[in-house]
Amino acid sequence: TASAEDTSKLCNDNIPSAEIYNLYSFQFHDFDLSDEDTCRATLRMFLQCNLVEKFHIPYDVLCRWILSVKKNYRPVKYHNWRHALNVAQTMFAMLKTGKMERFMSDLEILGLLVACLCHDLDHRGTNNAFQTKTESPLAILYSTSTMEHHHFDQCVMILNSESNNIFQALSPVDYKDVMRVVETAILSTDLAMYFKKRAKFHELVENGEFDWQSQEKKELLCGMMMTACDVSAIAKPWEVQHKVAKLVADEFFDQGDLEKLQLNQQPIAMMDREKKDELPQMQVGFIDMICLPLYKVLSDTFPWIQPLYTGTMDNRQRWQDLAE
Ligand SMILES: C=CCCOc1ncc(C(=C)O)cc1-c1nc2c(CC)[n+](C3CN(CC)C3)[nH]c2c(=O)[nH]1
Ligand SMILES: [Zn+2]
Repeated sequence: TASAEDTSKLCNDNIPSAEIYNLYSFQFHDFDLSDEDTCRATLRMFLQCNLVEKFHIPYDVLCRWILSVKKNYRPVKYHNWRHALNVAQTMFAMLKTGKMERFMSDLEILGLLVACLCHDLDHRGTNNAFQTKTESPLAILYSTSTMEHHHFDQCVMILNSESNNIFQALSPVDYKDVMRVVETAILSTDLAMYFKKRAKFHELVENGEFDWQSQEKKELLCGMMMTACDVSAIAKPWEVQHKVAKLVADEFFDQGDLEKLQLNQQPIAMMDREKKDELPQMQVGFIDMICLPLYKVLSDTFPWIQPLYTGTMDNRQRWQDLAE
């Protein structure tokens, strides 16, 4: 976990405002943030939601926990700490600027932020299919949603580490509830889960669901929000999206190389660097199959998150132009 030196340094830092870090914006990016800034920006999000007061989180424990989470991300090209920060910031913007916090309890807000920051912990830059194909220890441990179970496992491990338990002051009931929010949210970032659940979500929206307060409906909504945050780089201004897409592609291509060398298998097109000129068309497919339907149905019910829909539409046009 985090060193005492790093923890005390972050603990004594003054934390710039949310506006300075542009945390309320759906156009946020981390490109010009130092590593220390990413930790301060994370602290700022907790402070803006009053989570330290509401859940009596000792400030030094929160600092140590943030640094421990950051330390447990690997330096892979895309699924690293910066991706986790970006996902958490989109959740923050959806709750605040997108006005979705009014449907959430304080405990759910705490759980969702923690889930976003932890949702890809210890990612190796390879997907579930790769774990299964290589019969990795993780695939033997968890046969479905392999990586997502591992990410949650890592989240629990950090919380159970000395002086890292940001939930230490919660009552046993609240502790159980927040861990359930975190587990469900992290497991819902498996796109296979998104495909399984989105029909039910569309049905609720079509039937004019508005209170979202039953356990089942709330878990469904939180799951959709997690996917919306996880792919939110697709909605960023073109320069940001284009740079991120390169990071994603590079990580995919590294897996493709492993599949060729280690498994002597032909990777899927998305992971085959010999087919990189098909990338724009694949992006249009990804946008049409996953991103637009999700941002459309979410902004139908929560109109203030529409920038995610319009940003994705703008990028679709850019990818389409590159595809021709
Ligand atoms: C096209 C490949 C390289 C760039 O790709 C990207 N760049 C950026 C983002 C983003 C969220 O900004 C997202 C992508 C991106 N992500 C994709 C994912 C989720 C990991 N899938 C799954 C696997 N497929 C079924 C086989 C559905 N296809 C994707 C795709 O085509 N592009
Ligand atoms: Zn992710």
